[in-house]
Amino acid sequence: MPTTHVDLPGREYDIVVEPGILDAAGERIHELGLRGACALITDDNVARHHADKVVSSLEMAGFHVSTHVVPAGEASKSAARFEVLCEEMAARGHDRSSFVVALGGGVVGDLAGYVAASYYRGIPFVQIPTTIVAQVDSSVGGKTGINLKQGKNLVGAFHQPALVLIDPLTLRTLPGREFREGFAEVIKHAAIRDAAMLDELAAVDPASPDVATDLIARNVAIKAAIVIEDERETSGTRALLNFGHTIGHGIEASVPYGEMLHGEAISLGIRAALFLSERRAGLAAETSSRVLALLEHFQLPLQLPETVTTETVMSRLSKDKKFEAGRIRFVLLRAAGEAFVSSEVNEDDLRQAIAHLRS
Ligand SMILES: NC(=O)c1ccc[n+]([C@@H]2O[C@H](COP(=O)([O-])OP(=O)(O)OC[C@H]3O[C@@H](n4cnc5c(N)ncnc54)[C@H](O)[C@@H]3O)[C@@H](O)[C@H]2O)c1
Ligand SMILES: O=C(O)C(=O)C[C@@H](O)[C@H](O)[C@H](O)COP(=O)(O)O
Ligand SMILES: [Zn+2]
Repeated sequence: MPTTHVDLPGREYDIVVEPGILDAAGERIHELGLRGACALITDDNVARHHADKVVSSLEMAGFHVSTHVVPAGEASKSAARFEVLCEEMAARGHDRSSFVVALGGGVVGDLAGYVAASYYRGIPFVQIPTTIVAQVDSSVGGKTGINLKQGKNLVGAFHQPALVLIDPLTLRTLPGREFREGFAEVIKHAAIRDAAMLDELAAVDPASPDVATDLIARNVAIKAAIVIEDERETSGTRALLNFGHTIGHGIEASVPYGEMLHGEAISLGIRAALFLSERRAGLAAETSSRVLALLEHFQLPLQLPETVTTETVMSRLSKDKKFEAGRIRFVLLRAAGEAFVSSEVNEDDLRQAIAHLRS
């Protein structure tokens, strides 16, 4: 079964994609050499479906496990929830020999990863992602963090996992809306790095949770290659993974957290980025139409809700980490599979792109 190795000096790890691997989680983690106690962090939906299996597997491998369940949804990616988790772990006696297991979607992964990055100034963590977003994207690469009311992911740390275990069978319990939103990140990967995948995605059934292991592994490989090249988003390569995210994050943070799912906001952000790519990078209208048709295929939103004002989105996106000295580094496409970072996008362009989402 496909394993991708993330070869970062001193922080290398494997990403294993294998149906049924949940049952072997304890054994795989034991093989890493971890011997301390485990803090399993999950949310209440995922706990219901998958926590027992993971806890049994960890205990069978000899680990002492404390389980920490947060409310499902984006609102849990908060400083308040971070504090509760750290205090629970301290109360359960976890120390620097302990490790964290993040079992859940991107919310649990980002939050638990940030706890692991911070607790006792950093302990190891293992990602066991259970949504499409988390399996193809958030579990890989070590971006961890929480939101502020001013914007998404504004507090966080780079902290690479020690191992990522992806069990595609966990997707069978994911509700339809949460399943489909994940394809925004898959379409993003195809748009920036894999033009052939754009054609193949039209054949994926948005109603079937049985996603091909190879499709997940291919997305993991795209993300891992970019992370290996530019772990901390300094050279610009990793910024390409932010295609659709500048305006997308602005929109996601313009409504109460959780009202719009991450992938839904990114769908809108991709539409806005395609609009700007046609105007600023000569992207063929036919390529834009192909990407938009795919977003529609997965029933992702393409229209901004009427209640969201351009000014609120502009205010939220002004906190984007790609703003430097008042200039935004904006990811554009020049062709399918070919993305680049532009410094030519100005405030007026951003307003026009947001307005376009009302058309
Ligand atoms: N760190 C990164 O590189 C990165 C990349 C992409 C997204 N993200 C972050 O990820 C978050 C979005 O992640 P998400 O879309 O996975 O949302 P999520 O974690 O909120 O999961 C979506 C919903 O599905 C439920 N769920 C998860 N797995 C399930 C399963 N197998 N069965 C039943 N229910 C299940 C959850 O309880 C939740 O209600 C955002 O905060 C986004 O910013 C981070
Ligand atoms: O891993 C990355 O790098 C990404 O940009 C992946 C994105 O899908 C993800 O949403 C990420 O959390 C956004 O990062 P941010 O630095 O813009 O907060
Ligand atoms: Zn994303």
